[in-house]
Amino acid sequence: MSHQVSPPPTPNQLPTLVNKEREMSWQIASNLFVSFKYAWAGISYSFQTQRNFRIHISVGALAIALSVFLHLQAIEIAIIGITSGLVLALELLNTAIESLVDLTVKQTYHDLAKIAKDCAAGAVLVSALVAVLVAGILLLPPLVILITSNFYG
Ligand SMILES: Nc1ncnc2c1ncn2[C@@H]1O[C@H](COP(=O)(O)OP(=O)(O)OP(=O)(O)O)[C@@H](O)[C@H]1O
Repeated sequence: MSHQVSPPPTPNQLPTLVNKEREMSWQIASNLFVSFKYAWAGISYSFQTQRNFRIHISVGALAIALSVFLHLQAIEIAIIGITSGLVLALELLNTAIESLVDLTVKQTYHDLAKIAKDCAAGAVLVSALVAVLVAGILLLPPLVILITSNFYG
């Protein structure tokens, strides 16, 4: 998804903008609650704009719910939680990289922009495949036992 970007500041505006942002970043850093608020804004932005992020949240929640339902060991539930969380964290980084690339090259094609976006998307894909593999290894055996025991009485 391409992101809307505001026009770049002119050279005359730059010193004012930099000073203003430094001032703001100082205020932000002084308050932990405000930091959380901005982190939440990033998560909320990804949730609203990235379909894959919403899919990963749903699949991750389903996997954790299933692992609790199937009475997996705490360590197994933790492993599923870690792999699912990693996918979400990488999806957030993917969104950040996409935004930075769009900010840098605007609407123009660039080979390096393509590499950056493709690699970021690749990182998400690798983590998602690992998460599915791990969930499959941990969830399938008890799920098969539950289904067959119900089927054969
Ligand atoms: N400025 C650009 N220059 C070159 N290739 C680009 C550029 N912008 C996007 N692409 C190519 O188009 C693909 C999709 O880019 P886009 O910004 O639409 O990501 P996306 O489809 O939203 O990704 P995701 O599904 O992970 O959110 C990139 O992976 C890249 O190959």
